[in-house]
Amino acid sequence: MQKTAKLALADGSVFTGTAFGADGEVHGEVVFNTSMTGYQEILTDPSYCGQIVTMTYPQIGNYGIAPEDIESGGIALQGFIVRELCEIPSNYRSTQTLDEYLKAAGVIGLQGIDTRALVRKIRTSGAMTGVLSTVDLDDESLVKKAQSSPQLVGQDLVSKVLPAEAREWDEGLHPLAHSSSTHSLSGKTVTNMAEGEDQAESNYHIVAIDYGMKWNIPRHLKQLGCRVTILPGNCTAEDVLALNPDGVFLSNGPGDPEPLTYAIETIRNLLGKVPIFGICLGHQLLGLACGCKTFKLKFGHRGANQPVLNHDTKQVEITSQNHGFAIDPETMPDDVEVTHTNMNDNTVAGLRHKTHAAFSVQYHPEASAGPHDSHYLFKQFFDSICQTRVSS
Ligand SMILES: NC(=O)CC[C@H](N)C(=O)O
Repeated sequence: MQKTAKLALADGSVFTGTAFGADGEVHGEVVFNTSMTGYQEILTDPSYCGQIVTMTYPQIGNYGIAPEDIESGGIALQGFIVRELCEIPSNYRSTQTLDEYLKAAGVIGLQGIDTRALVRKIRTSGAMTGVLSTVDLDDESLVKKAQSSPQLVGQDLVSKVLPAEAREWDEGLHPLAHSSSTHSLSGKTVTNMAEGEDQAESNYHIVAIDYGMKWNIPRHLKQLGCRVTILPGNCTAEDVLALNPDGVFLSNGPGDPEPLTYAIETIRNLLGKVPIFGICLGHQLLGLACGCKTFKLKFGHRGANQPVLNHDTKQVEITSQNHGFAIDPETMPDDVEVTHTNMNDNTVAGLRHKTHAAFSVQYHPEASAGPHDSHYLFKQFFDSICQTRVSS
């Protein structure tokens, strides 16, 4: 039997649809993702902690759930909204349906609402808090709860998703990621060097600081032929330097970067001592450690086709993104420069320190899911590690 679920927003609107996944009630910031595929990677990306995610693509669940496609140990997002849930997936790799997956994970799903109307609301008014419920179906009560639920700004959400302890990472890219590295363009075979070729085993050691890291990132780092050690996001610079790393990676992660003073302090104490590469939250934290400020975007960038201009090559990369905050270019000190710009709204999409080996991007070069245009950034990090070793 079909069960009703409701989403209420802080602006007073209520969307009524059908429940799937688990029963219950959650609150969070309501955001949307425009990717046509990759719902499993989105569900397991810890950066969505504290958020209720709506997919704009109208049918979700059509290729089921494949265990190899998870990006972390579980689902950190609060709730999941789709226009139409596909109940009969077609995929030889699938082991269960999206509905079964969310039920087992205790995550509430809502389907059958006008997701276009919801997205237009968020685009017009900005991201807002909401309540998703299968247990309280009283509109007035739900709206009150949505209005009194906490804002994302100012919260430390990293502490909810960071790993409990350090560990070594040994897994490289999945064979399917390799097979897509060579493709035919107008009859001509094109190979993305950064993903098509494995580096030979090196004796370089990368420490990846995990603020809620997607697993395709350490897979890429491992593919460079490096030893990869993961440290929890609350580690100190002393913890990192005690491992004598050749490079430090700063991961993605959820929420507002500014309250994460412990992480900013660690990065500040590493700058200039070891090459640094940051992605998404890692980019924002590197910017903050260099003296920049961040601000909250109106509704964020979440999707797999965000165009980014690379200032060095003058080429546009199509990128995968998931962020609600950005670096304020007005606050950028003289020793930091912008390397990439988001072409949709001209926000900062990449930065580099002018004197220290440290750079970062606001988007996701590891893709998963998304285009592979930016894989070269892992190679760029590897090159900066090699150069630093040679010159020291
Ligand atoms: N994917 C991420 O690392 C997200 C970064 C940050 N939490 C933001 O929303 O801007």
